[in-house]
Amino acid sequence: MTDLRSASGNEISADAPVIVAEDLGIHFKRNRRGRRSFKDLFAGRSRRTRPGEFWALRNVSFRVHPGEAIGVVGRNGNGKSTLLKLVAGVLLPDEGSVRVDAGVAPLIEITGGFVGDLTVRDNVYLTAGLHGLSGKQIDGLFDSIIEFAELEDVIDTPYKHLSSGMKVRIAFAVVSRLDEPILLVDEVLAVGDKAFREKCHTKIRELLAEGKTLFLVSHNERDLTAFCTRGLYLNKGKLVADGPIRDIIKQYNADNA
Ligand SMILES: Nc1ncnc2c1ncn2[C@@H]1O[C@H](COP(=O)(O)OP(=O)(O)OP(=O)(O)O)[C@@H](O)[C@H]1O
Repeated sequence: MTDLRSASGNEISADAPVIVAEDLGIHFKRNRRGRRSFKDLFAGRSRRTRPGEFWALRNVSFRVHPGEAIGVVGRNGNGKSTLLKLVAGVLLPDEGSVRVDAGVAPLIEITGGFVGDLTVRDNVYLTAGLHGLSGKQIDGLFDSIIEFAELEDVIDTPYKHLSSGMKVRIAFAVVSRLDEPILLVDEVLAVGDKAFREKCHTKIRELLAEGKTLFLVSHNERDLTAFCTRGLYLNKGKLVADGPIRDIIKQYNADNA
């Protein structure tokens, strides 16, 4: 639990934050093929040179300590997945910074990290290998991963031929066994069937009991209150509230009643 190391290799105390986001900002360009309105011709230079650009997140700052379980809430398109991708290092910020002082196991997109043309078996080895597990370690975990996912019959099937629920099963089974200190889960659990969701919930509880840090994006209040103690509320790319999860959900519901 205290065996955390910063990027420079120094040991950091259990009390030091594992994630520090400072003034984080990222902008995207809507695909408008550069079309400009007549009004834009009279707007400022930056508006004319960057048609369709918008900030998906801006001025977002927070710190996360080891073992915290954080629920990220907000309406569709308000920046939740983007925030997780920045923490995972899949996206880089245009402004500010995010420092992550521990390994991250991301379950942020159903197909994220998995290669469609490779078989289930090869994807297990690829994903676990990219997270630093040796071939021998993966050999030792392989059966339990397949058993958890209940995908014994499709081990040699290309990943792209699985149903979306099956894709989530294998992704969760692998990612939850990576033993990384930080787990990022983005809505994907909603895709699994009821029995599998319950299995995932039990696994997430186990990981939290081991002291892992959790970031959960969900529109499901029950999941948010079951796992998370703290909430981040994103509204139009701004972090409008950061506090106990029940207060955050109350505020979010009041704003969107
Ligand atoms: N790669 C990208 N290029 C352009 N725009 C993007 C990209 N990724 C996300 N966006 C846009 O950024 C905004 C935030 O998207 P994001 O996926 O973070 O929202 P979200 O809060 O997770 O939504 P949801 O609840 O629907 O999953 C949206 O307007 C989305 O269309």
